[in-house]
Amino acid sequence: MYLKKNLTHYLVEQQRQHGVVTADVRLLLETVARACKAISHAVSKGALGGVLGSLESENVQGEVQKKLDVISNEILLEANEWGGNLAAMASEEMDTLHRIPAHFPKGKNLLLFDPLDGSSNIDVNVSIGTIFSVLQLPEEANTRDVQEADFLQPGVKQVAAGYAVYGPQTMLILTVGAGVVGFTLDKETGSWVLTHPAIRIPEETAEFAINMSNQRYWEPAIRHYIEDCLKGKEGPLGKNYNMRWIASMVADVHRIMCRGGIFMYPRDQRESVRHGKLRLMYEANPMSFLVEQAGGAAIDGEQRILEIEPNALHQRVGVILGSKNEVQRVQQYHLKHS
Ligand SMILES: O=P(O)(O)OC[C@H]1O[C@](O)(COP(=O)(O)O)[C@@H](O)[C@@H]1O
Ligand SMILES: [Mg+2]
Ligand SMILES: [Mg+2]
Repeated sequence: MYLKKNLTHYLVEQQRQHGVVTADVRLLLETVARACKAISHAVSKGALGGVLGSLESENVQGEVQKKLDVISNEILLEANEWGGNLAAMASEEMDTLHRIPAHFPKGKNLLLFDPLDGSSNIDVNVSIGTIFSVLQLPEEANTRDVQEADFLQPGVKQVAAGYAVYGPQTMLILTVGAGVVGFTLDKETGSWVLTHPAIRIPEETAEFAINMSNQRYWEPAIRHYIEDCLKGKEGPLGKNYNMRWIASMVADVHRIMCRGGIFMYPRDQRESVRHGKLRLMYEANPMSFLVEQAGGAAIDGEQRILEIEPNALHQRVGVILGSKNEVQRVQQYHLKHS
């Protein structure tokens, strides 16, 4: 075989042989992947391309926008506007939904994204990424303008989700509800080559990821769990834990996809993090779909994230995800403390 199996082969196979992807979702995912390629290119230019640093502006959540947050958002909008497979888009970087302009054909899908995840790592050349989620437009919205409420569907309704990680290699990790696969960008040919045909997260782990500097704000369950982890082999959990915190969710989750682990950004006592820091629609739902499809688990503390009924586009949520048995263990700590 002269041509390596790539994203197009994989998606066509999923459409024709397994019937899990519709033609329009297939084309949409190809377009998102093309946009991620352009973002990867911009990211890799760094200071040479003048893309580092912050802007004067703030996003809807009051966070200062980095140049690359805005560039990535614009690349995704531009790539997806004219494809004909979308009714509207929503992004962490935009106040409200972005309808497909009237002069472009309108499709039946909704695309949500965190265009650039790990913004604090952009200027220090540490891995960052793009996270995306695909939903279907509810039937009743076919005859009227798309509204924000059309996006407010629980994560179980996602038809596809994925992320691109811009690290030592650029990779695209994808689920269409039939397991998780990974592609590596071959920068010479521009092809997303299928390099990880069946990603599985080990059920057991002894590696946790949490921002320890927030310890004093945590809820008792998380405090208690981490205390027990730190007691090591002699403690109640009977093993020595390792810790990692990259501060790019994409990179932390990618490590878990590769070798297992547990990632936590719990709700805490700070006013801004009372309901969690990460965003349900752009971060938690797509990552939870991927993690579950790879055999892991994802909860907000007590509840499965994918079953949360959203009430706002920019809603935040506590996130605990990764190796199944460890996530269940943390859930037990929550139940004990509730
Ligand atoms: O700086 P903190 O509080 O540790 O937060 C890190 C977390 O915030 C995020 O950077 C939020 O994402 P954005 O960069 O898209 O806002 C996550 O990727 C990461 O897990
Ligand atoms: Mg993010
Ligand atoms: Mg972001």
